[in-house]
Amino acid sequence: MYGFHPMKPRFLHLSLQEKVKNEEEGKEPEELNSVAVEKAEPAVAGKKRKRKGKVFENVEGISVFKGSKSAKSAGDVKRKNEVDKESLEKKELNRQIERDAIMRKKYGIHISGHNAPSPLQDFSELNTRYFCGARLLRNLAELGFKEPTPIQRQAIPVLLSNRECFACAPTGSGKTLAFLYPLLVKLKHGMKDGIRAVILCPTRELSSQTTRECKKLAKGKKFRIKLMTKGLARNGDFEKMHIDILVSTPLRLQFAIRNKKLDLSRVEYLVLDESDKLFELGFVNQIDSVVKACSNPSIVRSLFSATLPDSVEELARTIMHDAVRIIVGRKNSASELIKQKLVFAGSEEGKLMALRQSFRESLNPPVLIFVQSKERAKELYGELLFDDIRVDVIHADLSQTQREDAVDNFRLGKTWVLIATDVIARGMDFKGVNCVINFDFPESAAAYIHRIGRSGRAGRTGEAITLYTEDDMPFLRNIANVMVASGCEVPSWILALPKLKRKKHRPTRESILV
Ligand SMILES: Nc1ncnc2c1ncn2[C@@H]1O[C@H](COP(=O)(O)OP(=O)(O)OP(=O)(O)O)[C@@H](O)[C@H]1O
Repeated sequence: MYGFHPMKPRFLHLSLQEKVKNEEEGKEPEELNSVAVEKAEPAVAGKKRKRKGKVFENVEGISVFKGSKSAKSAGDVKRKNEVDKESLEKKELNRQIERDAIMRKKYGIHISGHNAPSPLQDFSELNTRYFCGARLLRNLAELGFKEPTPIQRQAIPVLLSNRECFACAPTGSGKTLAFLYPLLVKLKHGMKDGIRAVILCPTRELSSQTTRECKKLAKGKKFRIKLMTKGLARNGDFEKMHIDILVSTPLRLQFAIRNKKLDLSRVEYLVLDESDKLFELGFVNQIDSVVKACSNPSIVRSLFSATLPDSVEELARTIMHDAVRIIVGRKNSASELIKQKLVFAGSEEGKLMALRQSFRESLNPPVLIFVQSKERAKELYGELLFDDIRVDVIHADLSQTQREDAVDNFRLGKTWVLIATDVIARGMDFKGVNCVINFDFPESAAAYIHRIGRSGRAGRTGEAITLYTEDDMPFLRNIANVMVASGCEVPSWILALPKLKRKKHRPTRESILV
């Protein structure tokens, strides 16, 4: 599918630093062996020199060799200095590796890939280590970001070192800044050189949110940051337009590449946000077009998501070279800040009753309710509209403006309860969503993780309630496992349910209308 990059013979020409780091990072046994053999060499050389030193000492007393003494000892001193320097460097490197390992452990960062740069201690290191400039640092401070989150600590230095990466970190843990910030540092300032960075997101809402975040981070810098709207994709005169950073959904970008001859050959950074979604069947063809169009050989690609199945990693490896893999916490797990609950509602009718009951007992807005389809979203909206709740709905049948309004009103607190399909399940950053209700059982563990991840963001706690019926029983264990992995209690009988082969769960459900 993708242009295959043959693997570089990575372990043939490694520097000492690389080798030692590889050892630290737990390479394959054969790789370790080769490193160990090479590492042993300086020690052996040291011994030889010692022996040689002894020989010289013995002959020093014999006058016939006196004439050559000063020349030999000068050479010796030089060699000794070199050995000392090398050993000092090695010691310092080992100390640094130790410090990195301690820090990674502290923040739950797991990495693989050779010679990954040290994690950030704090944002000020962006200046001392990467000369990122005062303006961008000031923007961070103005946005209230005091400390980097774990994914930012590791992914920012990786990308600033021009290394490709795939990164998996919990929902709401600051992945957006982790890919936006290095991109802004690297591009330095606006130019009229064509598009230099592309960010792909699976939905329009997320593209729009990412564009906004990017503009906030780049405040005061003269970057041209553009969101690929439908109008722009259809009518944009890209040859005349100056764009540094383009944010788009894959379909719109593919359309512009094909029909408007959009030139992406100068793109230096390509980010695939929610990458596992983008590698799903519906998108993969579009992603392929974009990846091919971004033909700059020195492009740095990065993949970010809260869920990264092995299959996606394998596929991603075919388009990436020498990538660093960063996992924060446990791979494919829900945020530990969310209190999760499973509630048996018996039947479809029972679900509506359970929902009304829970709203009567306590409604703590903002609340997000996820359903399986746009038809069901409309139905549930019809039901709740006449209850005394400020409710709204968002799904793919609404116009762009209606979708934007629904998101804005929810953000502003005008809407208390937003009913949604999975169109806003990924990436959307609503501040302080108190509760996510899965009115319809999610179609997969990944869908569950992303849906409930609209709550419990940026260090805040949240709650998630998942309603289930008899129809959902076979899929219960899958979700229960995610809950257990993130520290929630689940009745043991659920965990003892038979294991199902992974497949999507979209049962035909009875109408919500009563
Ligand atoms: N260093 C930081 N300190 C405090 N807050 C931060 C920091 N970085 C990001 N945030 C805030 O955390 C929230 C979540 O960030 P973001 O949307 O990037 O999460 P995410 O990891 O991409 O989540 P998702 O997987 O759902 O897409 C945002 O409101 C963002 O402004």
